[in-house]
Amino acid sequence: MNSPTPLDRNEILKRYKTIDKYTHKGIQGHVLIIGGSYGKIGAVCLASKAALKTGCGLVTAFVPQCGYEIVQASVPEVMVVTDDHEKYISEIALNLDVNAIGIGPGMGQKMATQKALHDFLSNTSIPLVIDADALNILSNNPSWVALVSPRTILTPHPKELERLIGKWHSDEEKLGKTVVFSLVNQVVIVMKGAPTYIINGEMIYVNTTGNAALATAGSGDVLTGMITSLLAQSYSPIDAALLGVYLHGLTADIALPTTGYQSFIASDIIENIGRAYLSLEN
Ligand SMILES: NC(=O)C1=CN([C@@H]2O[C@H](COP(=O)(O)OP(=O)(O)OC[C@H]3O[C@@H](n4cnc5c(N)ncnc54)[C@H](OP(=O)(O)O)[C@@H]3O)[C@@H](O)[C@H]2O)[C@@H](O)CC1
Ligand SMILES: Nc1ncnc2c1ncn2[C@@H]1O[C@H](COP(=O)(O)OP(=O)(O)O)[C@@H](O)[C@H]1O
Ligand SMILES: [Mg+2]
Repeated sequence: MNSPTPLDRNEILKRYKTIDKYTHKGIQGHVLIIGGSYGKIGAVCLASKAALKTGCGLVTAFVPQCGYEIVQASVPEVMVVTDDHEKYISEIALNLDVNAIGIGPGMGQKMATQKALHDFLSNTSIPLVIDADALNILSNNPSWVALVSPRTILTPHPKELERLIGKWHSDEEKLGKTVVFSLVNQVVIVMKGAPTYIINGEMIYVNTTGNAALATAGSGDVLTGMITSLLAQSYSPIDAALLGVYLHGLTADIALPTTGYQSFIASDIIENIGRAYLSLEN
Protein backbone atom coordinates (compact mmCIF):
# COMPACT_ATOMS: atom_id res chain seq x y z
CA MET A 1 0.00 0.00 0.00
CA ASN A 2 1.32 3.49 -0.89
CA SER A 3 2.04 5.75 2.05
CA PRO A 4 -0.42 8.67 2.24
CA THR A 5 0.44 11.95 0.49
CA PRO A 6 0.00 14.93 2.85
CA LEU A 7 -2.84 17.11 1.54
CA ASP A 8 -1.24 20.51 2.08
CA ARG A 9 -1.39 23.96 0.51
CA ASN A 10 1.04 22.87 -2.19
CA GLU A 11 -1.18 19.97 -3.32
CA ILE A 12 -4.24 22.24 -3.24
CA LEU A 13 -2.66 25.03 -5.31
CA LYS A 14 -1.93 22.45 -8.05
CA ARG A 15 -5.69 21.92 -8.35
CA TYR A 16 -7.43 25.16 -7.29
CA LYS A 17 -9.03 27.13 -10.17
CA THR A 18 -9.77 30.84 -9.86
CA ILE A 19 -13.10 32.23 -11.06
CA ASP A 20 -13.46 33.44 -14.65
CA LYS A 21 -14.33 37.13 -14.79
CA TYR A 22 -17.14 36.47 -17.31
CA THR A 23 -18.78 33.52 -15.58
CA HIS A 24 -22.46 33.56 -14.63
CA LYS A 25 -24.68 31.50 -12.37
CA GLY A 26 -25.64 29.18 -15.21
CA ILE A 27 -21.98 28.27 -15.78
CA GLN A 28 -20.99 28.08 -12.11
CA GLY A 29 -22.91 24.83 -11.70
CA HIS A 30 -26.26 23.67 -10.34
CA VAL A 31 -26.24 21.48 -7.22
CA LEU A 32 -29.09 19.24 -6.08
CA ILE A 33 -29.13 18.24 -2.41
CA ILE A 34 -31.46 15.32 -1.61
CA GLY A 35 -32.20 14.53 2.02
CA GLY A 36 -34.00 15.51 5.18
CA SER A 37 -36.78 13.93 7.22
CA TYR A 38 -39.03 15.16 10.04
CA GLY A 39 -36.68 16.69 12.66
CA LYS A 40 -33.61 16.56 10.40
CA ILE A 41 -34.27 19.19 7.77
CA GLY A 42 -31.40 21.22 9.23
CA ALA A 43 -28.93 18.83 7.63
CA VAL A 44 -30.24 19.85 4.19
CA CYS A 45 -30.19 23.57 5.08
CA LEU A 46 -26.54 23.24 6.12
CA ALA A 47 -25.49 21.24 3.04
CA SER A 48 -27.37 23.56 0.67
CA LYS A 49 -25.98 26.77 2.15
CA ALA A 50 -22.47 25.31 2.22
CA ALA A 51 -22.81 24.41 -1.47
CA LEU A 52 -23.72 28.01 -2.36
CA LYS A 53 -20.93 29.46 -0.22
CA THR A 54 -18.44 27.14 -1.95
CA GLY A 55 -19.25 28.82 -5.25
CA CYS A 56 -21.80 26.93 -7.32
CA GLY A 57 -24.34 29.14 -9.12
CA LEU A 58 -27.62 27.45 -8.18
CA VAL A 59 -28.80 25.05 -5.50
CA THR A 60 -32.04 23.06 -5.40
CA ALA A 61 -33.01 21.05 -2.32
CA PHE A 62 -35.28 17.99 -2.58
CA VAL A 63 -36.95 17.37 0.80
CA PRO A 64 -40.15 15.87 2.24
CA GLN A 65 -43.06 18.32 2.44
CA CYS A 66 -42.36 19.21 6.08
CA GLY A 67 -39.06 20.72 4.93
CA TYR A 68 -40.51 23.17 2.42
CA GLU A 69 -40.90 26.27 4.60
CA ILE A 70 -37.88 25.45 6.73
CA VAL A 71 -35.45 25.46 3.80
CA GLN A 72 -37.11 28.44 2.09
CA ALA A 73 -37.02 30.53 5.25
CA SER A 74 -33.56 29.60 6.47
CA VAL A 75 -31.73 29.76 3.12
CA PRO A 76 -33.74 31.96 0.72
CA GLU A 77 -31.14 31.60 -2.04
CA VAL A 78 -32.00 27.89 -2.34
CA MET A 79 -34.84 26.55 -4.54
CA VAL A 80 -36.96 23.77 -3.05
CA VAL A 81 -38.77 20.80 -4.58
CA THR A 82 -40.77 18.49 -2.33
CA ASP A 83 -41.51 14.78 -2.22
CA ASP A 84 -45.17 13.66 -2.07
CA HIS A 85 -44.69 12.45 1.49
CA GLU A 86 -44.97 14.75 4.50
CA LYS A 87 -42.18 13.42 6.73
CA TYR A 88 -39.70 11.45 4.63
CA ILE A 89 -38.57 10.94 1.07
CA SER A 90 -40.61 8.27 -0.73
CA GLU A 91 -39.78 8.80 -4.41
CA ILE A 92 -37.04 10.88 -6.00
CA ALA A 93 -38.99 11.99 -9.04
CA LEU A 94 -37.72 15.27 -10.42
CA ASN A 95 -36.58 16.27 -13.83
CA LEU A 96 -33.90 18.87 -13.28
CA ASP A 97 -30.77 19.61 -15.26
CA VAL A 98 -28.16 19.65 -12.49
CA ASN A 99 -24.37 19.23 -12.56
CA ALA A 100 -23.87 17.37 -9.27
CA ILE A 101 -25.99 15.73 -6.58
CA GLY A 102 -25.37 15.25 -2.86
CA ILE A 103 -27.64 12.65 -1.24
CA GLY A 104 -28.19 11.40 2.31
CA PRO A 105 -27.93 14.11 5.00
CA GLY A 106 -30.80 13.79 7.46
CA MET A 107 -32.61 11.43 5.06
CA GLY A 108 -33.51 8.63 7.49
CA GLN A 109 -33.90 4.99 6.52
CA LYS A 110 -37.67 4.34 6.15
CA MET A 111 -38.44 1.45 3.76
CA ALA A 112 -39.94 3.87 1.21
CA THR A 113 -36.77 6.00 1.41
CA GLN A 114 -34.63 2.90 0.86
CA LYS A 115 -36.62 2.02 -2.28
CA ALA A 116 -36.39 5.64 -3.47
CA LEU A 117 -32.59 5.47 -3.14
CA HIS A 118 -32.50 2.14 -5.03
CA ASP A 119 -34.50 3.59 -7.92
CA PHE A 120 -32.50 6.81 -7.90
CA LEU A 121 -29.16 4.97 -8.07
CA SER A 122 -30.50 2.76 -10.88
CA ASN A 123 -31.30 5.80 -12.99
CA THR A 124 -28.61 8.43 -12.42
CA SER A 125 -25.18 8.98 -13.89
CA ILE A 126 -24.79 12.59 -12.69
CA PRO A 127 -21.66 13.22 -10.53
CA LEU A 128 -22.68 12.19 -7.04
CA VAL A 129 -21.71 12.48 -3.36
CA ILE A 130 -23.23 9.83 -1.06
CA ASP A 131 -23.32 10.60 2.68
CA ALA A 132 -24.99 9.73 5.99
CA ASP A 133 -28.26 7.75 5.73
CA ALA A 134 -27.75 7.05 2.02
CA LEU A 135 -24.53 5.25 3.06
CA ASN A 136 -26.37 3.42 5.85
CA ILE A 137 -29.01 2.25 3.35
CA LEU A 138 -26.25 0.89 1.11
CA SER A 139 -24.81 -0.96 4.11
CA ASN A 140 -28.24 -2.51 4.75
CA ASN A 141 -28.45 -3.58 1.10
CA PRO A 142 -24.87 -4.44 0.06
CA SER A 143 -25.84 -5.60 -3.45
CA TRP A 144 -26.97 -2.04 -4.23
CA VAL A 145 -23.34 -0.83 -4.13
CA ALA A 146 -23.14 -2.22 -7.68
CA LEU A 147 -25.67 0.45 -8.73
CA VAL A 148 -23.29 3.26 -7.72
CA SER A 149 -21.64 4.84 -10.77
CA PRO A 150 -17.84 4.78 -11.00
CA ARG A 151 -16.14 7.94 -9.62
CA THR A 152 -18.93 8.58 -7.11
CA ILE A 153 -17.68 10.10 -3.82
CA LEU A 154 -18.61 8.39 -0.52
CA THR A 155 -18.10 10.36 2.72
CA PRO A 156 -18.44 7.97 5.70
CA HIS A 157 -17.59 8.83 9.31
CA PRO A 158 -16.05 5.90 11.25
CA LYS A 159 -19.38 4.30 12.20
CA GLU A 160 -20.78 4.60 8.68
CA LEU A 161 -17.53 3.13 7.33
CA GLU A 162 -17.77 0.18 9.74
CA ARG A 163 -21.34 -0.48 8.59
CA LEU A 164 -20.10 -0.45 4.98
CA ILE A 165 -16.87 -2.48 5.16
CA GLY A 166 -17.12 -4.33 8.50
CA LYS A 167 -14.98 -4.09 11.63
CA TRP A 168 -11.21 -3.58 11.62
CA HIS A 169 -8.63 -4.36 14.28
CA SER A 170 -5.98 -1.73 13.50
CA ASP A 171 -5.67 1.57 11.64
CA GLU A 172 -3.68 -0.22 8.96
CA GLU A 173 -6.42 -2.78 8.42
CA LYS A 174 -9.02 0.02 8.31
CA LEU A 175 -7.06 1.81 5.57
CA GLY A 176 -6.39 -1.44 3.70
CA LYS A 177 -10.04 -2.47 3.68
CA THR A 178 -11.10 0.98 2.54
CA VAL A 179 -8.57 0.95 -0.31
CA VAL A 180 -9.94 -2.44 -1.45
CA PHE A 181 -13.53 -1.09 -1.30
CA SER A 182 -12.45 1.92 -3.37
CA LEU A 183 -10.67 -0.26 -5.94
CA VAL A 184 -13.43 -2.86 -6.26
CA ASN A 185 -16.23 -0.32 -6.59
CA GLN A 186 -14.21 2.41 -8.39
CA VAL A 187 -15.34 5.07 -5.93
CA VAL A 188 -13.56 7.90 -4.12
CA ILE A 189 -13.79 7.53 -0.35
CA VAL A 190 -13.51 10.43 2.06
CA MET A 191 -12.69 8.52 5.25
CA LYS A 192 -13.69 11.17 7.78
CA GLY A 193 -12.02 11.47 11.15
CA ALA A 194 -9.04 13.10 12.81
CA PRO A 195 -7.34 13.20 10.39
CA THR A 196 -9.45 12.60 7.28
CA TYR A 197 -8.03 10.37 4.55
CA ILE A 198 -9.09 10.67 0.90
CA ILE A 199 -8.77 7.40 -0.99
CA ASN A 200 -8.89 6.97 -4.75
CA GLY A 201 -7.90 3.36 -5.37
CA GLU A 202 -4.27 3.02 -4.38
CA MET A 203 -3.76 6.80 -4.16
CA ILE A 204 -4.15 7.91 -0.55
CA TYR A 205 -4.07 11.48 0.81
CA VAL A 206 -4.11 12.59 4.44
CA ASN A 207 -5.54 16.00 5.22
CA THR A 208 -3.42 18.55 7.11
CA THR A 209 -6.12 21.07 8.05
CA GLY A 210 -8.85 20.98 10.71
CA ASN A 211 -9.04 20.49 14.44
CA ALA A 212 -11.34 19.22 17.19
CA ALA A 213 -13.67 22.22 16.80
CA LEU A 214 -15.14 20.23 13.87
CA ALA A 215 -16.51 17.62 16.31
CA THR A 216 -19.97 19.23 16.20
CA ALA A 217 -23.41 18.37 14.76
CA GLY A 218 -23.78 19.04 11.07
CA SER A 219 -20.08 19.34 10.35
CA GLY A 220 -20.25 16.43 7.89
CA ASP A 221 -23.45 17.72 6.29
CA VAL A 222 -21.56 20.95 5.49
CA LEU A 223 -18.68 18.95 3.97
CA THR A 224 -21.13 17.14 1.69
CA GLY A 225 -22.47 20.46 0.41
CA MET A 226 -18.94 21.79 -0.18
CA ILE A 227 -17.73 18.75 -2.12
CA THR A 228 -20.94 18.59 -4.19
CA SER A 229 -20.50 22.28 -5.04
CA LEU A 230 -16.95 21.70 -6.29
CA LEU A 231 -18.13 18.73 -8.38
CA ALA A 232 -20.78 20.98 -9.95
CA GLN A 233 -18.03 23.50 -10.73
CA SER A 234 -16.34 20.90 -12.94
CA TYR A 235 -13.64 19.70 -10.55
CA SER A 236 -12.93 15.99 -11.06
CA PRO A 237 -14.27 13.78 -8.25
CA ILE A 238 -10.86 13.32 -6.62
CA ASP A 239 -10.02 17.04 -6.85
CA ALA A 240 -13.47 18.02 -5.49
CA ALA A 241 -12.94 15.67 -2.55
CA LEU A 242 -9.41 16.96 -1.88
CA LEU A 243 -10.27 20.66 -2.15
CA GLY A 244 -13.50 20.24 -0.17
CA VAL A 245 -11.85 18.42 2.73
CA TYR A 246 -8.93 20.87 2.82
CA LEU A 247 -11.13 24.01 2.79
CA HIS A 248 -13.54 22.50 5.37
CA GLY A 249 -10.64 21.91 7.78
CA LEU A 250 -9.13 25.31 7.04
CA THR A 251 -12.33 27.08 8.16
CA ALA A 252 -11.88 25.59 11.63
CA ASP A 253 -8.21 26.59 11.75
CA ILE A 254 -9.12 30.16 10.75
CA ALA A 255 -12.02 30.44 13.22
CA LEU A 256 -10.28 28.84 16.21
CA PRO A 257 -8.69 32.04 17.62
CA THR A 258 -12.15 33.67 17.79
CA THR A 259 -14.46 30.76 18.62
CA GLY A 260 -12.24 28.41 20.62
CA TYR A 261 -12.93 24.68 20.28
CA GLN A 262 -16.18 24.62 22.22
CA SER A 263 -18.31 27.37 20.67
CA PHE A 264 -17.55 26.54 17.03
CA ILE A 265 -20.66 25.14 15.28
CA ALA A 266 -21.36 23.88 11.75
CA SER A 267 -22.63 27.31 10.67
CA ASP A 268 -19.18 28.70 11.55
CA ILE A 269 -17.69 26.42 8.89
CA ILE A 270 -20.01 28.01 6.32
CA GLU A 271 -19.23 31.47 7.72
CA ASN A 272 -15.50 30.98 7.14
CA ILE A 273 -15.48 29.38 3.67
CA GLY A 274 -14.80 32.83 2.15
CA ARG A 275 -11.76 33.39 4.36
CA ALA A 276 -10.49 29.89 3.55
CA TYR A 277 -10.70 30.64 -0.19
CA LEU A 278 -9.03 34.03 0.27
CA SER A 279 -6.11 32.42 2.06
CA LEU A 280 -5.43 30.39 -1.11
CA GLU A 281 -5.12 33.59 -3.14
CA ASN A 282 -2.34 35.13 -0.99
N1 LIG B 1 -29.32 19.28 12.32
C1 LIG B 1 -29.52 18.13 11.65
O1 LIG B 1 -30.52 17.95 10.94
C2 LIG B 1 -28.52 17.05 11.79
C3 LIG B 1 -28.73 15.83 11.15
N2 LIG B 1 -27.83 14.83 11.16
C4 LIG B 1 -28.18 13.61 10.44
O2 LIG B 1 -28.53 12.63 11.37
C5 LIG B 1 -28.40 11.36 10.79
C6 LIG B 1 -27.64 10.46 11.73
O3 LIG B 1 -26.26 10.79 11.68
P1 LIG B 1 -25.26 10.52 12.88
O4 LIG B 1 -23.92 10.60 12.29
O5 LIG B 1 -25.56 11.44 13.99
O6 LIG B 1 -25.64 9.07 13.38
P2 LIG B 1 -24.91 7.68 13.20
O7 LIG B 1 -24.70 7.31 11.78
O8 LIG B 1 -25.62 6.64 14.03
O9 LIG B 1 -23.49 7.94 13.82
C7 LIG B 1 -23.33 8.30 15.18
C8 LIG B 1 -22.31 7.42 15.81
O10 LIG B 1 -21.17 7.26 14.97
C9 LIG B 1 -19.98 7.22 15.72
N3 LIG B 1 -19.08 8.28 15.27
C10 LIG B 1 -19.41 9.38 14.58
N4 LIG B 1 -18.32 10.12 14.33
C11 LIG B 1 -17.28 9.45 14.86
C12 LIG B 1 -15.90 9.73 14.94
N5 LIG B 1 -15.36 10.84 14.36
N6 LIG B 1 -15.12 8.85 15.57
C13 LIG B 1 -15.65 7.72 16.10
N7 LIG B 1 -16.98 7.42 16.07
C14 LIG B 1 -17.77 8.29 15.45
C15 LIG B 1 -20.39 7.37 17.14
O11 LIG B 1 -20.51 6.05 17.65
P3 LIG B 1 -20.12 5.65 19.17
O12 LIG B 1 -18.73 6.15 19.38
O13 LIG B 1 -21.13 6.36 20.00
O14 LIG B 1 -20.25 4.17 19.16
C16 LIG B 1 -21.76 8.02 17.07
O15 LIG B 1 -22.61 7.68 18.17
C17 LIG B 1 -27.70 11.57 9.45
O16 LIG B 1 -28.66 11.56 8.42
C18 LIG B 1 -27.11 12.95 9.57
O17 LIG B 1 -26.97 13.59 8.33
C19 LIG B 1 -26.56 14.97 11.85
O18 LIG B 1 -25.63 15.33 10.86
C20 LIG B 1 -26.61 16.00 12.97
C21 LIG B 1 -27.28 17.29 12.57
N1 LIG C 1 -11.53 15.79 16.38
C1 LIG C 1 -11.66 16.12 15.09
N2 LIG C 1 -10.64 16.67 14.41
C2 LIG C 1 -10.77 17.01 13.11
N3 LIG C 1 -11.89 16.84 12.39
C3 LIG C 1 -12.95 16.30 13.01
C4 LIG C 1 -12.90 15.91 14.37
N4 LIG C 1 -14.13 15.41 14.71
C5 LIG C 1 -14.90 15.48 13.61
N5 LIG C 1 -14.20 16.02 12.59
C6 LIG C 1 -14.69 16.23 11.22
O1 LIG C 1 -16.05 16.68 11.28
C7 LIG C 1 -16.86 16.02 10.31
C8 LIG C 1 -17.92 15.20 11.01
O2 LIG C 1 -18.75 14.57 10.07
P1 LIG C 1 -20.05 13.76 10.54
O3 LIG C 1 -19.71 12.84 11.65
O4 LIG C 1 -20.64 13.18 9.30
O5 LIG C 1 -20.98 14.93 11.10
P2 LIG C 1 -22.56 15.19 10.96
O6 LIG C 1 -23.18 13.89 10.49
O7 LIG C 1 -23.00 15.59 12.32
O8 LIG C 1 -22.75 16.27 9.97
C9 LIG C 1 -15.88 15.19 9.47
O9 LIG C 1 -15.43 15.95 8.38
C10 LIG C 1 -14.74 14.92 10.44
O10 LIG C 1 -13.50 14.67 9.81
MG1 LIG D 1 -22.64 12.82 8.85
